[in-house]
Amino acid sequence: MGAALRDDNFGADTQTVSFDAARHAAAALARPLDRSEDVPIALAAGRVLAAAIEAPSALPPFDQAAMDGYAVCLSGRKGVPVVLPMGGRTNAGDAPGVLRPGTAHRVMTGAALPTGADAVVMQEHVARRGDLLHFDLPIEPGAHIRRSGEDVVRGAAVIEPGRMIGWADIAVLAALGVRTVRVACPLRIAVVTTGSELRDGGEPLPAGAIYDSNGPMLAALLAGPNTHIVSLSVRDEVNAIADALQTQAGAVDLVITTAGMSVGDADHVRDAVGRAGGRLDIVKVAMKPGKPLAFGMIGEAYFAGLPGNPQAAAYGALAFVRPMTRRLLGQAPAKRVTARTAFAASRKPDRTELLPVSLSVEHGRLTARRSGPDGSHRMMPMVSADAVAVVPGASTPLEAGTCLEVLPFDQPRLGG
Ligand SMILES: Nc1nc2c(c(=O)[nH]1)N[C@H]1C(S)=C(S)[C@@H](COP(=O)(O)OP(=O)(O)OC[C@H]3O[C@@H](n4cnc5c(N)ncnc54)[C@H](O)[C@@H]3O)O[C@H]1N2
Ligand code: MOO
Repeated sequence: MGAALRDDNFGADTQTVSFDAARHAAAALARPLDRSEDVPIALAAGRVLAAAIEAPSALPPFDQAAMDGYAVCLSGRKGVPVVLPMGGRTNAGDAPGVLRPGTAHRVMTGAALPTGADAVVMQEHVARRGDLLHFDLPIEPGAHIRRSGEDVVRGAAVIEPGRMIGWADIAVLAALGVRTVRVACPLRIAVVTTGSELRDGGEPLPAGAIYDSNGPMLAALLAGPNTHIVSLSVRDEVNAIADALQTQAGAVDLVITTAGMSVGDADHVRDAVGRAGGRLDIVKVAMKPGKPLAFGMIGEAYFAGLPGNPQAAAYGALAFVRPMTRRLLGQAPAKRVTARTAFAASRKPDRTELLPVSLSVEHGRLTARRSGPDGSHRMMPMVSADAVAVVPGASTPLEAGTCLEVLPFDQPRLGG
């Protein structure tokens, strides 16, 4: 008889690495792809900037009136109430006028400040009597003037490479007259589900077969402006899987498989990676769910082999594949999100547990509540969750009120 069988198969073994070590290894494996393209700014939202943008001009581009009112010249005098005649006008869009000494110059918000003016008075503080303007308040030098360059200095780096472009970035780019930006090319990803039991929706289901849910799930989890995803499904046959891996590895940047990772008779993905000429850097991770998880390279393509159970596949994608895709695109790692647990849980010293949680703000703090019963084959706990909580291994149970890292299902921007 060999070694005693363990029901969870999580005993110490030299191939198994810790969750944290596997995360580091996945991030270290991925190198930025450095493939970029120019896109019009209208299509740039959500793309990752590939080259720094230096401001071609200042913002505001010239000194401007910040209010509808009157530009005046105090020239060192105390800004006491005064009476001045009207002397000219500059509307927004006009070339700057000239303030004639001893007059007030009508200006509209956004108008170029007339030459010689050093303050703008809101029209609410001016009474117009005939041709004369009565200024009823002390006037502050520099009041209501937007200075050229106070928002953006010409030549300044306004957006750093690696940043995901958002609507605010597009506003600045548009204001600067920038029409196109250089962004990282979308990652080409192949999602290959393996399993002779799998059928696509709409196909008849013979006894024992199931519909493929991992394929559509991962395609949706990874979908976005920075990815082009192809999906295919392969039966549990080692050469068929190896062929698919080899073909896809020649065509995409990242090949992801699901299932066929464990110890069953029909689990062929690791062998297939070898037959496709690939290598695996990590073959098992001390985590639940998702222990039978591997990653490495097949030719020039990165490879991630996720387990078949839907929660194991999803959390493997959140914990390992998403950080890899960020790095391949040249992004910084996502900011760590933490939440206070509103639940207690048992745990084991030698593995990290990933638990689906719903997030809410309670008493001013992000709080994680357990979602659904145990079982990585279940999908409904993910439907009612917003994130997965990372529960580190320990010999003591997890207490309610513990602060834990959570991996949000939808990535918040948070500066990344
Ligand atoms: N004797 C052992 N059995 C198992 C172990 C173990 O350590 N010893 N580990 C268990 C764990 S944990 C997991 S996770 C699974 C992982 O197995 P595989 O990656 O080999 O996946 P399969 O066995 O092929 O499938 C598992 C499960 O998932 C369903 N599945 C697969 N693909 C899809 C898909 N595209 N859409 C929906 N559902 C899918 C599949 O039908 C199975 O029910 O192994 C345990 N067993
Ligand atoms: O732990 Mo497996 O990874 O349940 O699904």
